Amino acid sequence: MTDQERANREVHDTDIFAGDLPDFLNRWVSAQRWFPNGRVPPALSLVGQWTLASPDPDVQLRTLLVRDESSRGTAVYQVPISERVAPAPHLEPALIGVAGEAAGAARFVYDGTHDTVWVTALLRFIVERGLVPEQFQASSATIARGQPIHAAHPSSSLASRVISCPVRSSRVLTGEQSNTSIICDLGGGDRSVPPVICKVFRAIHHGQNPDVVVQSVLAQAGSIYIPEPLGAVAGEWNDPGQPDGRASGHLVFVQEFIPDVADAWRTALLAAAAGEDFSEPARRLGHATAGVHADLAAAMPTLEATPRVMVTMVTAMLDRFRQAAIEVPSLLAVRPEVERIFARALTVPWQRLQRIHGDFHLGQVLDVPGRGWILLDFEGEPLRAVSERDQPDAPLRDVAGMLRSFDYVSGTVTHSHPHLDPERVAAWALACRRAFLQGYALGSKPRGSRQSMSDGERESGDHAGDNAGDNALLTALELDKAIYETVYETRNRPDWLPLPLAAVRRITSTYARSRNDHD
Ligand SMILES: Nc1ncnc2c1ncn2[C@@H]1O[C@H](COP(=O)(O)OP(=O)(O)O)[C@@H](O)[C@H]1O
Ligand SMILES: O=P(O)(O)O[C@H]1O[C@H](CO)[C@@H](O[C@H]2O[C@H](CO)[C@@H](O)[C@H](O)[C@H]2O)[C@H](O)[C@H]1O
Repeated sequence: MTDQERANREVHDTDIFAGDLPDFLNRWVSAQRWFPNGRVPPALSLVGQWTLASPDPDVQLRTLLVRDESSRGTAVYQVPISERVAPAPHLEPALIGVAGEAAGAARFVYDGTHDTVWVTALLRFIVERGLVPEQFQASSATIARGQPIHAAHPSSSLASRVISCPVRSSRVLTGEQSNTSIICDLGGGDRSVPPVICKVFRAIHHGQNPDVVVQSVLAQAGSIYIPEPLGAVAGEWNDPGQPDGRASGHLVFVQEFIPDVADAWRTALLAAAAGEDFSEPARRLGHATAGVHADLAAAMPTLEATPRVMVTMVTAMLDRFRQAAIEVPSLLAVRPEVERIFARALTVPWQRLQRIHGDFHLGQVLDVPGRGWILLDFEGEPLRAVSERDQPDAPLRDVAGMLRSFDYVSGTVTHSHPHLDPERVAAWALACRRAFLQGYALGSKPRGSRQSMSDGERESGDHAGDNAGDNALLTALELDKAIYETVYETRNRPDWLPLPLAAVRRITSTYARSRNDHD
């Protein structure tokens, strides 16, 4: 019998989750940041579960898949559990509840993401291609598969190097909302094995996770612009909402964790406040963005931007604007200009559509000393339907996202440092914008004629970025992103709403002025 088979059998024999789920689980879930219906106590039902082989006979490891029957939503949530026969004082803050006390066989149930034993077993499951087959009861017809991701050179890939490495320590990152991320230090201080970050998806969905798919493709293309992926867990579970009653999707993603580097949102804020020029990193970032786009266009399906495709995309932008105006009524004041700017995008040629980052901003990129820019989190915009996120899109959407982010830096710094001259801060952002566009244009040249940044930096003038800067599609995409941001801020950070609203007004009034000049 394999370790995995033994784990499955033991969990089945002593299943404290076999009947109704215990109340303490409902209470605990309702208090978690990733659970949306915070105030209403959920009525969780078990959809399924997958087990991990535990190295310790007194610890059982499983992950519950639960659905909240009290809400109309159909979301399924993952709850990794570490179940112990004795209390573990070091896990006290992660205690979910105690079961079976009355029967004299107490089980201490902990949040598995906080237990290094669960994390160790998870990594092993992935690198050893673990498989949890359908088992123990019909209602838990859940399948989980460990899938190592191999980069261009499988023998040196992270999954191969991690295979014999112990987990020295693990800790859960705080501050996130939708996933739980665990950082693990591996090996005996061996520097060839970096720490890894395990992203446990809390709300799981039918369909492949864009972050896993895109980063796997980039790793296989040998991209230097992403953390090295280690692997994923893919699953299948019962879902009455699907035509065949089954859903499948990613449950966990693990990749190299790059320690001690602040994301570019923080470094850019500091630079802008100090009046330090940021155009050199911005130019390199544009170049890196173009490199990622080139790899994605070569490795994943692309779509010609026919008039029909263009109209569909512009119609979607108009729909988003109309929806946004319901939540942010002040947008209605600029409706005619918004409609014209979107319509004007149809008058220029577009590049082929392709896979892109999808939610590109300074908080998603790290400038790593000695390595350069690294892009994170290819999951796409959180407010966008998951089914839309894996469709080919305009690569300029990522460019627009980053340009909006430079503007956010300027707006934030102006607001938080009232003594600074707003025009100087705006000039800082404009320099970033120009440099980013130059780097992007330089990196987008066809292979062969594409220059390295050092060549490019010496040679490139403003012209490289100006084409993109004038592009009617880029303006439309910046406006589309600013409109998205008005909704995002209204829902999440209402104090920030003036920032994207000001951008919407600026983009529309600049357009209106330029029309008047031409008339
Ligand atoms: N591979 C990585 N290396 C270094 N930092 C990372 C890595 N992946 C994510 N981060 C950082 O960890 C934090 C959490 O990331 P993530 O799990 O993607 O959650 P979220 O979707 O909430 O941003 C972010 O601040 C991000 O910058
Ligand atoms: O949570 P995600 O990182 O996936 O992205 C969402 O949240 C972002 C805010 O953290 C939001 O980005 C907006 O604010 C940023 C500054 O905090 C700014 O750099 C971006 O330009 C601005 O869009 C992002 O839009 C949203 O999807």
